[in-house]
Amino acid sequence: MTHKILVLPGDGIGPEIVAEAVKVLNVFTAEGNLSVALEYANIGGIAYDKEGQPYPDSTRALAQKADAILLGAVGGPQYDTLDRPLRPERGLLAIRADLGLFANLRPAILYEELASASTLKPEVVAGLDIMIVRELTGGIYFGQPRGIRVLENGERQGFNSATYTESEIERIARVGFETAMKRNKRLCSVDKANVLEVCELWREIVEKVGKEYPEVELSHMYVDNAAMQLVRAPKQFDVIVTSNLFGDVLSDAAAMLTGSIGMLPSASLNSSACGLYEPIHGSAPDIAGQGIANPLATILSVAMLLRYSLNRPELAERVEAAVEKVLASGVRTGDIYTEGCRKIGTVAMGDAVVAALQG
Ligand SMILES: NC(=O)C1=CN([C@@H]2O[C@H](COP(=O)(O)OP(=O)(O)OC[C@H]3O[C@@H](n4cnc5c(N)ncnc54)[C@H](O)[C@@H]3O)[C@@H](O)[C@H]2O)C=CC1
Ligand SMILES: CC(C)CC(=O)C(=O)O
Ligand SMILES: [Mg+2]
Repeated sequence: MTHKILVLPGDGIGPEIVAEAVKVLNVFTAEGNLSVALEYANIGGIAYDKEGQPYPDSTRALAQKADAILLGAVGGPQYDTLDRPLRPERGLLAIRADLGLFANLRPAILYEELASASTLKPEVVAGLDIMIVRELTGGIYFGQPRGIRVLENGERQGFNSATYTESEIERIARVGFETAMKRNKRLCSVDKANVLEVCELWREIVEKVGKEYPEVELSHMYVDNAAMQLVRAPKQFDVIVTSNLFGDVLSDAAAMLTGSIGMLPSASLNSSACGLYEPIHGSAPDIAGQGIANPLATILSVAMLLRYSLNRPELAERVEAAVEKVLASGVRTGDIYTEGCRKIGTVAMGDAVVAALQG
């Protein structure tokens, strides 16, 4: 069976890191182990430049037919002055909403070889393996009304709405509990229920769903404390389930526990097999075009694609083992570099993973 994979390189370092991730898929097809048809399309700023929209109809048509989507990143300072609906980030929100990708899995796993690159002491992060389950199509990123309005006194006011319906909370809570069931049966729901009504409802519904999973030890934590606990004693967490905004912020923080934001992959899923796979980081305009971005988060996103959309866990494990082998060999991109290692660029890192897969 040939799988249709839509590749959306996007902006900034997006094309550089996606090119390395595609090499990994090419290894499996060359071996005769996988049959994929890759199609390329635009999203984000490049899509605005070429087609006038950050999520053009042409991309949408391909996305709706794809078996899986591999995305780089979107955005860049040159687009910050565009009308809001035309901004690259809106293209990313649009494809997530369009495909109903409400469940975003963000694993924060420390590769042993990177213990000294973590912001925490090696003994505090040894064996770190957290799964952040982030709600992706609701909350304050999507709530209406939103905008900037002029008040009676002439002052402008920015406003957004943090909204979740019971069913939106219920379905992401279920993903959280199901994920916990497959792991260590511990789920921490992160909210701000001491202040926000939307979180009060969140907590109530998570509790209700929890009754169906008596084996899972459920805890609740306010997001400010969760941020502190993550950088104090991260191994207390197994699975975290949280809202769109809180998950976005906490996962960037968790990334640094593993050495770099350039290490964290993600899978955005709905209830069908088609998912979207992307690194958790952005388009990194500060290093774009220099050939120094870390492609490992995107390569590890390919592993998630193989596992969740193509149902090829054995190939996913090979990718993860290849990354481990490359790190054990001592090569590093700049973001994960520590003394005694050899610094290499984006392409060399991709080539090293390919060589490890073939070796
Ligand atoms: N999923 C996406 O497409 C996302 C897009 N963005 C957009 O990206 C643009 C830049 O946003 P920032 O806040 O600067 O976040 P960012 O994640 O792009 O960069 C933050 C810092 O991490 C570094 N970094 C990120 N990825 C790296 C990698 N693979 N290797 C080495 N270093 C890496 C960057 O150089 C920068 O110093 C903005 O336009 C933003 O809206 C931001 C986050 C997610
Ligand atoms: C740019 C945002 C739309 C997304 C983001 O920061 C993320 O999903 O991590
Ligand atoms: Mg983010």
